[in-house]
Amino acid sequence: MADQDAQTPVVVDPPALSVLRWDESPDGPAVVLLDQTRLPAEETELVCADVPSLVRAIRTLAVRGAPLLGIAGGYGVALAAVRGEDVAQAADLLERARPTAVNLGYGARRVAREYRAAVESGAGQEVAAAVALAEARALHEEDAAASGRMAQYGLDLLAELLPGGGGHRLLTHCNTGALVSGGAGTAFAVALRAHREGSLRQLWVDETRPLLQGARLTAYEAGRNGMPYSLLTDNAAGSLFAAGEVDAVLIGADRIAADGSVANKVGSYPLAVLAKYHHVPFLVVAPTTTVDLETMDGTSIVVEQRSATEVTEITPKPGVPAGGGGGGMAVAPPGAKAYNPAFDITPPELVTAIITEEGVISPVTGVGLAELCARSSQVTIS
Ligand SMILES: CSC[C@H]1O[C@H](OP(=O)(O)O)[C@H](O)[C@@H]1O
Repeated sequence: MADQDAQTPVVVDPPALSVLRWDESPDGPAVVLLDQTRLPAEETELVCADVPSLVRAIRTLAVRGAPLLGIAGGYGVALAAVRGEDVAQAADLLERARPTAVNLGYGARRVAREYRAAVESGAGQEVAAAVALAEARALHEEDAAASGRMAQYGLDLLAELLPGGGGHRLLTHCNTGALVSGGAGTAFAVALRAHREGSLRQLWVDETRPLLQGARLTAYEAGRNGMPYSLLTDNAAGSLFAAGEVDAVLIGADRIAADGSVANKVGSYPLAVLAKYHHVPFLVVAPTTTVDLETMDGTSIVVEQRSATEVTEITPKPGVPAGGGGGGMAVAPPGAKAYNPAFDITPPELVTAIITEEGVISPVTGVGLAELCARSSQVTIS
């Protein structure tokens, strides 16, 4: 039942996306973002010249995705430092903007720590601010390198798990490409590497209700890269497994607890159950900055609850997010209540392997995670 309309896999090299950059304009420093709420219809930039505007961009998912949130958190603290503002307060505001992705707090706290160390060592404000900015850039570059290493580890694991020829049929959920990363992404980067190496037969893209990161963003990235993809409603995934059309599931993560529990976009847990039932590998791809060894298990992970209007409305046009500041188009009766967790938790026993930039662990055990993180060059922040 492979998609009859599957695009012929043609490897292209699209222009790199400028997802997030530091900008020093005559008007002053700013974090400049590709506004993801307007994709795929419009590629527009959002200039965040202060921390409150960056916090709003994070809350509205103009910038999103765990690794990129970490990078944004780091640059946000550097922005406060360069503006001579309270760096500790900026780190706290940024970390609290979205609670589940551990990377956001990690990036903010890491840059704040370097700034504080510089001040405590006697550096003046300007030098300390430069140190903060340098640390934010280092975090950005480390994430780009991590993305490339995860892609290769993932490609090698797919070859091991799926030895037959003919290419892999991979299912992804949400968006885990360049739009969440300093590089090509996490789970999507594995699928993209497979495509470039000629081993991607089909990419199944879950639309990912309610904010449609799959339909709007992953389809956009897959199309840009000439990948053979088909979009599906989240509800259709089960029938794909039943038809034997899925060789492996590739997802990202927002927080991985010490026991290997994985917080990821809502809808990940049902895919893990389907994968288990149909004996399909369920692979999590995430940098070690997403592993939180201080959170013991999935029950301790805070799952972000978002507004009901994201479920009861749909966005009528780019830039008017469903559930945003009004303007969405109602699909439910006025006043309808809605359950809208942004993430769910997959227990370790449903995870085939976790692929990080430091290697792969399977079966997923706390010891394996701690060992991987010990190898990581990522500094740990208490
Ligand atoms: C690999 S990080 C991408 C991760 O972030 C997404 O969440 P959101 O779009 O709400 O930031 C989703 O959980 C993805 O797996």
